[in-house]
Amino acid sequence: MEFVMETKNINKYFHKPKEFHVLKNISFGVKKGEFTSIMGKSGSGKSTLLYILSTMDTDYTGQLYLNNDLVTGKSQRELSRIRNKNIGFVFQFHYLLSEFSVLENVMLPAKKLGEKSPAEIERNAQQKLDMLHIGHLAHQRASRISGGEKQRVAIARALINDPTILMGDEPTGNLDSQNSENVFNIFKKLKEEQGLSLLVVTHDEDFAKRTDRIVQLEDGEIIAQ
Ligand SMILES: Nc1ncnc2c1ncn2[C@@H]1O[C@H](COP(=O)(O)OP(=O)(O)OP(=O)(O)O)[C@@H](O)[C@H]1O
Repeated sequence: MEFVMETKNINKYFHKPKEFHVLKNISFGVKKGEFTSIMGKSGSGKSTLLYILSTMDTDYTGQLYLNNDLVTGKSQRELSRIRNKNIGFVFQFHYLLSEFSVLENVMLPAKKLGEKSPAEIERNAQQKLDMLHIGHLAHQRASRISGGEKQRVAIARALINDPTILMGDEPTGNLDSQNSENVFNIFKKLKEEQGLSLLVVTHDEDFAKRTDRIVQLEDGEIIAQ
């Protein structure tokens, strides 16, 4: 089976304030074009897991594969490149640079990757914004747009390098129900029309129920998927 992301027996411990086994034998995969949600009570290990899956945290045992490539053990420099190229990330908070324009914010990860010309990056960024129906905001300062619009800009930014997987940590956590619905519909459309794989940590049961699959975490263990 083709997995865009797969883990084998991931275990993680925190050593302070005391020894704590936070993730226990986590093995699962996300297939191409699959929309998966991760649910679990506060403290069950969701953010810790997502941090590992997004290659930011390397302090664990077990294996992480992205596009069938073993990622575990690679250098920080390699990881930074793999992350930038393959993973789009949407957080609860948008983390836009408020003094920059919407378009500049979206362009940033592509500039960092440095594979395309500035003109091409700008075209792609405008296209992502158009796709999310916020193309008219391209030259607005990021501080001047609404919360729902900011989250859509953050999604455009996450998509700029055409990642194989989009990961979200409570991407609708700060939004009202209408904007949450918009974000869900955007994710669904990306899956259906572009075959994008999505992995989203959420507390929102209505959101999770409408995804393809729910991975349930309890005390650092997958109890159902
Ligand atoms: N840096 C750390 N050092 C020690 N313990 C930690 C650290 N980070 C998290 N923990 C503990 O690990 C457990 C899992 O935390 P994590 O943030 O992954 O949970 P979560 O499921 O994402 O919770 P929430 O839904 O509240 O965000 C919690 O008991 C937390 O207190």
